[in-house]
Amino acid sequence: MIEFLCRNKILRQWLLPDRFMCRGPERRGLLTGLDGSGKTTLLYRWKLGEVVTTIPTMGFNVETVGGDGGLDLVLWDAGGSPRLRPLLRHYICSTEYVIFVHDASDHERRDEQITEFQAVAKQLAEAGGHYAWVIFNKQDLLPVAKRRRHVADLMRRYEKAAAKCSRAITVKVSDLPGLSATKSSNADLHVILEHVQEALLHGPPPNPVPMEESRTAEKLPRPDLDKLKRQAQQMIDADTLSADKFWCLFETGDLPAWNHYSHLRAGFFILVQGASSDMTLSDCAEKFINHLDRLRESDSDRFPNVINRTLTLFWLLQLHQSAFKYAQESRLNRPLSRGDFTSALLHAPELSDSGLWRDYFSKDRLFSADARERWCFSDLQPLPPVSGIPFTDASAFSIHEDSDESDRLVGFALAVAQRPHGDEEICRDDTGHALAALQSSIMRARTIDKSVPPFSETKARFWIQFVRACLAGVVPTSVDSTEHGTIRRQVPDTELTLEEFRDMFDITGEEWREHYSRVVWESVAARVAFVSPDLKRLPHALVVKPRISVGQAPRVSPDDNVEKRKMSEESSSEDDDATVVQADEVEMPSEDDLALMAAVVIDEAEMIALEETEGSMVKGNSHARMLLSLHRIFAEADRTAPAWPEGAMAAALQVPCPAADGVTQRTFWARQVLSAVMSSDAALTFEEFVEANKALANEEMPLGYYSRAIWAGEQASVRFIEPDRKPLPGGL
Ligand SMILES: Nc1nc2c(ncn2[C@@H]2O[C@H](COP(=O)(O)OP(=O)(O)OP(=O)(O)O)[C@@H](O)[C@H]2O)c(=O)[nH]1
Ligand SMILES: [Mg+2]
Repeated sequence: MIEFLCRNKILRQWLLPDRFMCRGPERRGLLTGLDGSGKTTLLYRWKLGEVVTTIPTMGFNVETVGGDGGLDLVLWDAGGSPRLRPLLRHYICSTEYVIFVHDASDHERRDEQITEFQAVAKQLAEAGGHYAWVIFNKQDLLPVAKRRRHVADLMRRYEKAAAKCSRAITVKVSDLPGLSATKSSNADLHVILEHVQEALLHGPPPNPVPMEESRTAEKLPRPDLDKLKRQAQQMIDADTLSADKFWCLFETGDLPAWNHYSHLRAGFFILVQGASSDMTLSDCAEKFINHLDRLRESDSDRFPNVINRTLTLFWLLQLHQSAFKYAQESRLNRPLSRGDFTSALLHAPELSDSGLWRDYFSKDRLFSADARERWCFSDLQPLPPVSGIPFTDASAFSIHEDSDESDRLVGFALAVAQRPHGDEEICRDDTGHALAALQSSIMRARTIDKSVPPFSETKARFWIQFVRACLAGVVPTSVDSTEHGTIRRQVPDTELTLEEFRDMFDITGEEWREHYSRVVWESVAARVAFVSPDLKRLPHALVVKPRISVGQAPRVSPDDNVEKRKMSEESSSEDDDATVVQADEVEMPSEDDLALMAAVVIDEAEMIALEETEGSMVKGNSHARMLLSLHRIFAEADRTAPAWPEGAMAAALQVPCPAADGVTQRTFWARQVLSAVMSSDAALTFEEFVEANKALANEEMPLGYYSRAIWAGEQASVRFIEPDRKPLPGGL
């Protein structure tokens, strides 16, 4: 999983921590505890007074709670999953207090929770925080008779653990009987906040010690900037190789000198090259490392250094950030190229200090076996955030801090909808992963720029659904059945850019207004969990049904598709959920079933014929009656007449259909019967005709051609709509 995170550009951006957390005088605290202990549920009980549906938090939620005349508490709710826990320390540096949520019902992880608490308390003390509360949640899941004893036991264990914590922090183990984020009353839950407020009001003022200051012992004095600038200039002056020559010699391992400067230059070039093929930073690092490995194998005297993944990525990150700053401050409106290396270096002369890593990593950390093997986070101060893509056109990046909200969300949804579905695991849970990545990315963006709107599960899901609905008609899809159900795979080479997509479907970003009122759309409840639309149901994603293989899915013009989208919105499916509506499975009847259906049609046709001769025609319509009428029209028409078959077709279109009746339905059945008539012997009786074309007796036949939503939609009744599943038979 961690690999997935590291390879995920959006998530990785978030994973690389930023400095924001070390700023600001806010009295902020951290809600922490293992995954699933109920932090997010608690946060929103405090914020909204309601139990919300949560998903595991991948980044952070942050809310101001507690108001009501008391202190405003800015609470950060950090995801507690194992892979996210190591990141906490980057964010704890300006935290004044921690509320540690222990899941009292999780007996298996009791000790793990206590150990985690100790680690958090230690970090809090190092960061200059003052208070840690421990609260025992989910007590409603404990047997009532054992509750008190169990909680008392937990309290004892925590008090023992707290005794070992630094004296710099006060640990308060709270005895709140029966505490439950889902069941306790608002007033009971509020007591926790009151305790925190009181302690903060009467306790020492906020005085967070930035992490780097708390570890100064490990730091060495830094060279001054002028000296570094001179150093950078000297390196540049000594360099006589053109960009092409340098690259060529780097590739062959024949560089005259392999020193810090050549490392920087090669790294910069790799970033430039990587950007043109949309590589992530870790991809670039991997490429760099592989190449250095090859060089070392061929000439270990010349390239003696053992590979250190963390160090390589650290330098690429520094280069990337410096280049970004250079591009921004020099107002370059173009992607960076190799030729920009020297200017970027002079702009960020600190890069010429080969010991720059000492500001971020302790020696022990950076040269550990772990850090050589895989990426390790810095232990002295957070690394700079990846805040821009200076080597490439920023608009190509789907999540960009400057883009407006709908751009960001539509771009995100498009990426999700178009994601190649090679990996079954991702297929099964693609929206979950993607939402988590989006949430993290937005949280990161918000720590830098508060004007970025917060993550909203409803908005994200709405746009995914909307984009899928748009794409379903124009993008050919193959569908495979696996033990986990149906997997839709988009046929390759159909990727639309955001711009093309917007143009094709005329997306304004305001489409949500048809479905949601602003109050609901912008509500906090809609942020934390999906909220159904209050105005109009969501568009359905029309999915090619499993039986149709790749290439059979008809390409539909954008206009048609917009039409289909409208229709599917109007369809009357009961499904109100935001999840993609799967193709309605239409099982083709067996031969026996078809024979039975045919027999029923034939029987009924005989009855109709009898009624006609007796003049006792019964009112109403039926499938048999429709087939009989259509057969008569086509069978009795003169096939040699110049008007054939248009004249007969015009008459056939007057025949009403029994269930859904409209232009599409009438055309469909007329064309089916016409096609069958034309491929059968003209002399057949209706009975023989039905026997020879039993499929026509199946009233569900249209669903082999049309999605149910389209077939039953309002638009289909007013004009003919081409099928979205497979083409109609020829014949006209
Ligand atoms: N019965 C019961 N369920 C609870 C309680 N608190 C939370 N839950 C449920 O536990 C699950 C996890 O809750 P979250 O609030 O998402 O947990 P979290 O600590 O934020 O988890 P991460 O974000 O993964 O760290 C959800 O299904 C909640 O509804 C509680 O007091 N009692
Ligand atoms: Mg959570």
